[in-house]
Amino acid sequence: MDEFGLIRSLTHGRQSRELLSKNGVVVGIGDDSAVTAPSPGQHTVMSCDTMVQDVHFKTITMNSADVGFKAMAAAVSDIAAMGAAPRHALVSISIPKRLPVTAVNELYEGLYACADAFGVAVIGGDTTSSPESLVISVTAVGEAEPGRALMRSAARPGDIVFVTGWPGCSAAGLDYLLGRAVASDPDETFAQPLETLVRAHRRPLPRVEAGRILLLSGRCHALNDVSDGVASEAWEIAEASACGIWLDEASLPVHPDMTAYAAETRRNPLDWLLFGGEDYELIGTMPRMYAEQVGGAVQATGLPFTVIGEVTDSFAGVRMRSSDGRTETLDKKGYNHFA
Ligand SMILES: Nc1ncnc2c1ncn2[C@@H]1O[C@H](COP(=O)(O)OP(=O)(O)O)[C@@H](O)[C@H]1O
Ligand SMILES: Cc1ncc(C[n+]2csc(CCOP(=O)(O)OP(=O)(O)O)c2C)c(N)n1
Ligand SMILES: [Mg+2]
Ligand SMILES: [Mg+2]
Ligand SMILES: [Mg+2]
Repeated sequence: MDEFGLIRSLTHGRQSRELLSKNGVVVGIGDDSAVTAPSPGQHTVMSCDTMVQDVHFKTITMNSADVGFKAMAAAVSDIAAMGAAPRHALVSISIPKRLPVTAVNELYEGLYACADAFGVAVIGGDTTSSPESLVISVTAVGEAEPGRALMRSAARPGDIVFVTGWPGCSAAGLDYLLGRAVASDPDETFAQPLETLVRAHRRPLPRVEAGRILLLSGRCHALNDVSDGVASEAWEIAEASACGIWLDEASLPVHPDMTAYAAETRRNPLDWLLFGGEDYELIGTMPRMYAEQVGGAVQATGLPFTVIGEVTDSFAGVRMRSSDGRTETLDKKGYNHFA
């Protein structure tokens, strides 16, 4: 098959006409560019994210369908992290010649499963061969109300810091998958606590609904998604906002399944939470007086919302304090591509 046949077999008829027309798709896959109609009065929000074999996944950590799902989820997450609504995606993929077509097909099944779940129309992309590694890059396009996108630079002293979900589970899942070093199998099932952790690593869910609640509440100040660990993302907010962040160790949400796996492997679960990454949860700030109401609206969707610290003007950077009064400056370290 040539790439034209491949593209058609991967994309043709995968999404409903309703989804495409709801997202204002005028020209979709098949021409030189896609054409979309903007929603009246909305601003456009754009981001792209790449996954590279042996950097973001290995055959022992992810199935093909997981790679497609997670590539879409990571791109959509950056739209969610602005409080915006995702609408369109463009997918660039470079495929090793030795990769079976069935694996590429599974990857697209995962990719479209995520796109459909978040109402994202896949409107184009690019396909090439690659000598060795699989590379997939997804450009996500969304919309937000003018002037209301939630930026890293908007934290204010006195704000509380919150996080959604259970960060750290993805890194704990990765730790388990790398440690056992066997090829992944889509039919394999995991017993708890591993099921929670492996799922968090392979199938992260972008927090689109929470992002919209936070933007539309009009109360949220800064927002960021957790791709590189809670400490690293808190540092990004602190630096962009020119302020300091206190994290309260005792309030960090440690999932009981992560606690169980950490106990089994004699590890500190906070290392995964603070420095792990790829959770795609949201971390942000807002005035304390609104946290209960807005946090309650997020929790009503079934997603945990936890106050984990506060913003201060008394230092720069990120520090953690424990209930016994100890304090420490947290390293900025997340995943460093050039370490
Ligand atoms: N190669 C590049 N060229 C231009 N802009 C880039 C490039 N790589 C990253 N950026 C921009 O740098 C900023 C930070 O990127 P990144 O750390 O990847 O953010 P995130 O963790 O949210 O994905 C973003 O605004 C992103 O668009
Ligand atoms: C095989 C393997 N090794 C290590 C990791 C961990 N890892 C790779 S990239 C990354 C950080 C997130 O990726 P990045 O490209 O930095 O995303 P961005 O910050 O742009 O959202 C992490 C934690 C992994 N997922 N798989
Ligand atoms: Mg990025
Ligand atoms: Mg981000
Ligand atoms: Mg990064």
